[in-house]
Amino acid sequence: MEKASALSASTQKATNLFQVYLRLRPPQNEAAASSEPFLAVEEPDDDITTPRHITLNPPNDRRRAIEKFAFTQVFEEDATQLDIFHCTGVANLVKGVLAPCGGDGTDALLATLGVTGSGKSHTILGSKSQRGLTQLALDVIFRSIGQNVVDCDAQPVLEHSIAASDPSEAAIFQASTFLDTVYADPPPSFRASSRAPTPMHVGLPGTPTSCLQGHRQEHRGPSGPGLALQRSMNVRIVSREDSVAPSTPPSAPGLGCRSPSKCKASSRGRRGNALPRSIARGGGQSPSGPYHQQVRTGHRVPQGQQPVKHFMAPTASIRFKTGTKTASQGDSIGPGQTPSRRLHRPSAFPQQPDVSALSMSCDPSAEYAVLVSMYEVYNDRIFDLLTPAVKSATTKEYRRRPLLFKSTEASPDRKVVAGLRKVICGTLHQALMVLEAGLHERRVTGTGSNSVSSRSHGFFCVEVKKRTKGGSRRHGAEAPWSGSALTVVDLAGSERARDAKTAGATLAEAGKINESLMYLGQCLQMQSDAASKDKCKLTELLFSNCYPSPAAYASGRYRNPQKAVMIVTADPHGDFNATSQILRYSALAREVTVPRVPSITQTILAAAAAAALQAPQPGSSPPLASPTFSSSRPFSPASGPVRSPQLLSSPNIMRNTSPPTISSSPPGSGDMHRSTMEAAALEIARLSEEVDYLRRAADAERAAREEAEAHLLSMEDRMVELEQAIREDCTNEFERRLEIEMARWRATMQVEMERGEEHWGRKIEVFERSMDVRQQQAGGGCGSDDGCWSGDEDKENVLVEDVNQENERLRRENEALRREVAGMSPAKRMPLQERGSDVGMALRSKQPPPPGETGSPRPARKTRGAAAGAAAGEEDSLLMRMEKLRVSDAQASARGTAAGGASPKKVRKLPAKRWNAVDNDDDLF
Ligand SMILES: Nc1ncnc2c1ncn2[C@@H]1O[C@H](COP(=O)(O)OP(=O)(O)OP(=O)(O)O)[C@@H](O)[C@H]1O
Repeated sequence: MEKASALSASTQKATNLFQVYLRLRPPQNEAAASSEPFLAVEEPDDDITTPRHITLNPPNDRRRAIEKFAFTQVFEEDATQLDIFHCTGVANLVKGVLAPCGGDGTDALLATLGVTGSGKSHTILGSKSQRGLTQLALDVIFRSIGQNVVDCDAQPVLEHSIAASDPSEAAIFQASTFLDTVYADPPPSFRASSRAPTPMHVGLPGTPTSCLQGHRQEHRGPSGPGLALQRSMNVRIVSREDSVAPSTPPSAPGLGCRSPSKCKASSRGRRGNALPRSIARGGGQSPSGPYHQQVRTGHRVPQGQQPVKHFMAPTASIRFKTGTKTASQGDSIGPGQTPSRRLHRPSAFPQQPDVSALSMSCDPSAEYAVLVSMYEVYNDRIFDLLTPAVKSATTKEYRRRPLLFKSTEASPDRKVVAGLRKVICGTLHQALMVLEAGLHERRVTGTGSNSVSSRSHGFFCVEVKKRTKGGSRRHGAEAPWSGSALTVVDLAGSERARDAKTAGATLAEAGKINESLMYLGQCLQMQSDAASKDKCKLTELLFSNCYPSPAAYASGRYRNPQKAVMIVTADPHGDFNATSQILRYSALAREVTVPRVPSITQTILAAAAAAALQAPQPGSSPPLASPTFSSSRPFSPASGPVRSPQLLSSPNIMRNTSPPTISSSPPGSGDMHRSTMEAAALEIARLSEEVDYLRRAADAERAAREEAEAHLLSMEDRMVELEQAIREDCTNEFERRLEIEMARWRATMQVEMERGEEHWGRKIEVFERSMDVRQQQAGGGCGSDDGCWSGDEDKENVLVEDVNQENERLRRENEALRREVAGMSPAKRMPLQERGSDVGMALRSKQPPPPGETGSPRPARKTRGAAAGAAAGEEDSLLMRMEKLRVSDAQASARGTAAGGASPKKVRKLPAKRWNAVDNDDDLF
């Protein structure tokens, strides 16, 4: 193999935002322990004491390139949690956050990255018996702050001042209040112990192993079959799985647990509840091999007995939350049901490793408040882990509202996750309880690669706020809160669909996880390129505040750049392809060495040379020199060197592409046979290398296709979610508008009804009054004075009205008659005049004589001519006709009354007395 050029510290970028450490995990089981690891730690150089380089050897295909990676430090399989804590400088991160020398402090980020099942959660969150870096960091924080921590229980006003100073529009709670809503008190017999974020090894039912014994102790010795065997015996058996209260502590006699309930409920609920799909269905080959299959499926359970349920089987609440996955299993919770959210209070947390000896100093002039918040990035959206899901009005499902990562009014210069729930913790125990509650909400599921695989990127934030003590006394006002935060990130693991045996929603999740990790890898490789950070939510969250924004400079609110530590975890016996991909993303430097592979040509030529040496012939050419291929140059069908797209994609690559130097001599001119053989051999070699090239290209294409398919699936899933959200919004909007319209309609209806009632009220009133009038008319009197008065008045009104109408009618008749009279010829008038002369005379005789005249008509009047006589006659005739009409009208009304067809009004309207009175009225005419 060609000598690899050395990786030196100078190859690291000066501008690295992250210190990148590599931790190798011990083999999971005996089979893994006996296999050849594909990762080898390089011995450290003389001048440094810790290993920094690792070599990636392709396991099967020895013609693949050998890659070498450089990290800040490499931790071997036997490294303990405490080793990692000390050597990765977590204590320094905490110190920066506490800012013992004053000032705002420095934000810190501690993250784990790796293939699924490689030990990220184990490193950062610990196990049932071992604390992770998060718990250790929290311990150091609370120890260092000591008495300077504020007591919000004693001074509730502090809660308001902290809330007022928070720039992220957060909902701030005291720990005691928050924990009371989350945890139920355990029954007296219940003794839940600490959580177990990563699953312990699970053994067979009946194996007499104590929970506590079952935990693998941290070891420093080399790993090997013996260790693996010992580990495989470390089992944790649980009879029931659900750690969600209320539930009685399960009894598991004979299972060997000192406290079965401890085993059950102490585990990290969510992580301890998912089950591989195949296993949940009661079958399927466990990818971890027959050992795990036996364990998980309970094959050794005697027939007729219920197999002991795996403690990672989904709980009711988990099934509900991961509805997509479990829907196919037909046992998801119905939409109407409410998952119980009350957890059992863990009674104890792991105490190891102990960091009591380590304590940072804090700012003695300051008082501190510690705020804990948790969220996850799932399918590129941010969800609060401390805020309960709310029931959707339309789908009746419990859903969380995604939060935004944005600049707020109070934080224009840097982005924050807005609207989180934050809990003020006064003690380490409270902070651990909050952590426990948040982890319970995190999305995990069982895959072929990890039975409790994180399906989201988990963020755990510890904000350390501080302010000068007694500020109010000195300045008359409260000193403002400032501070920094330590963010611990447990990234979801990358996985290959084929290995993880995922499908449907879980595959889509994996696609999204892989995609976000790919972007993260790009950002890690281009650490100084601020522009590349906005590719996805994860990179935004991790990198946005690494670079001070122009707004921060402008406002003068410049903060120290965040310090970041990335711990890459890798399983040397795990998935080669996924691991190499992660190492390429994360390593500080990388070197690729193309191995020399003895080709067919070489083999043939070597054989020919050997034969020539053994049997030299006189006159023949000198024997062929031994071929010295200094490099097996990758073949390109066109020309020039082969460049694998995968290899070229990394800017950190340091490739050995030196051209080959083939120093073999041409075959002897006289030996045609050898020449032909050589030509054939060269052709075979060329073809073989071409095949190699094509195989690599096909591999790359396949990987790209898988990635694209996963991306497509995740997009489809996103679309479905979006569609659902939009439908929900539309329905809500529709319901809101409908409600408004209904309210408007009801108001209008009310008004109309009131109007109608009023109208009918009036009608009834009129009707009643008219009925009263009639009754009074019929009765001819009344009992009371008032009644008589109003009755008389009504009667009078009616009569006046009737008379007016009658007058009107008569006027019209009169007019008609006048017109008739005016239109008559003198010939026609005569008979009428004659006929009515007597009546006319009688009427005229009633009129008073003109002044100065006697009662008898003077003879002079008679002689005034025919015109005057005719006029008088006409008048008489008119009067007669009117009299006739009056009579006929009276007869008609009498007839109408007799027949019952005339209105009672008319009967009443034409009393003879009134008519007679009108008769004498000259004005009527
Ligand atoms: N260094 C270690 N020592 C002992 N056990 C380990 C170690 N690292 C991992 N394990 C065990 O391996 C299993 C898987 O580890 P873990 O859950 O931490 O993986 P992960 O990388 O977080 O996976 P995922 O990304 O799928 O969540 C767990 O049972 C864990 O206890």
